[in-house]
Amino acid sequence: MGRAGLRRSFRLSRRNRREGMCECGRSEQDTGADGHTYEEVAPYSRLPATRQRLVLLVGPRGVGLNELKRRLLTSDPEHFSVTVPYTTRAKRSQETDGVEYTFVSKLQFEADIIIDKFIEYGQYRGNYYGMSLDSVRSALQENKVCLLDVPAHRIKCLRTAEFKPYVIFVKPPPIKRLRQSRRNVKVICSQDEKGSAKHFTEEDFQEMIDSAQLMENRYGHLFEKVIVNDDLAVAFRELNMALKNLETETHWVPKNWAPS
Ligand SMILES: Nc1ncnc2c1ncn2[C@@H]1O[C@H](COP(=O)(O)OP(=O)(O)OP(=O)(O)O)[C@@H](O)[C@H]1O
Repeated sequence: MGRAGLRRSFRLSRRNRREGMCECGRSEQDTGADGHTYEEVAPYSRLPATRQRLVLLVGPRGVGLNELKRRLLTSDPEHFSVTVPYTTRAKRSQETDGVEYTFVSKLQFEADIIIDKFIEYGQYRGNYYGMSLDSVRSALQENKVCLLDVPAHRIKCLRTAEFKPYVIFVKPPPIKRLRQSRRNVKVICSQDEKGSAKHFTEEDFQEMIDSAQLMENRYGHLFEKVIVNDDLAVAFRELNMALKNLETETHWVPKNWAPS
């Protein structure tokens, strides 16, 4: 890899613009004669003294993002880190402020929403939960590899020279394999007030597959690695390998991310 190049990007750029989906950041692309949009790229190898790239994990609900993140953290807690989310729910006695969550008041959280502090936020059982850009910065300052799962539409907000995100899409296998691999799995039912566990249903599997397809159609041009989470051990090995390569090999990144 020795020269700058153009990577085809924004396959759906015209549609994206029509739908007003490019919410943040400066557009770095040029439209080519074929109507596709191209992005100028350059080779990038991280120097030992510089920060790790942010690792974004993207995928449909229930595909296994948290499970893979948890396995990475357990396998090497000195090397990987996760961001600390904010919440307005009351702190439990065994929790420490700034460790599991940063606890803030509802008033503070709502003020922070107004100043656009959160990459994403939502409400659950009357409490707010959200992830801030500052939490990502703090995690990266530890000089660990920060693992963050975000909704696909938020990738663009984080595609900056500061974070240099490496985007991994975790995809479900075909439905036949989902039925087999998840047959003994129970998940917490978010609609259930008691938070009871239930098995995946056929609808859950279909929704996972449809949602993955939509994500690929819309944001596939931003994914640098796709991992099919069929056999968990295999998916984990593949993820680990991709992250090792990320640190040792040269990768193409948007030209303005690479030092000239
Ligand atoms: N390849 C796999 N084989 C079997 N079970 C799996 C596999 N991947 C994940 N699981 C299990 O599926 C369940 C859902 O996984 P997980 O909670 O990681 O999903 P998620 O993508 O983080 O979705 P959500 O945000 O809804 O929690 C967990 O019980 C997890 O252990």
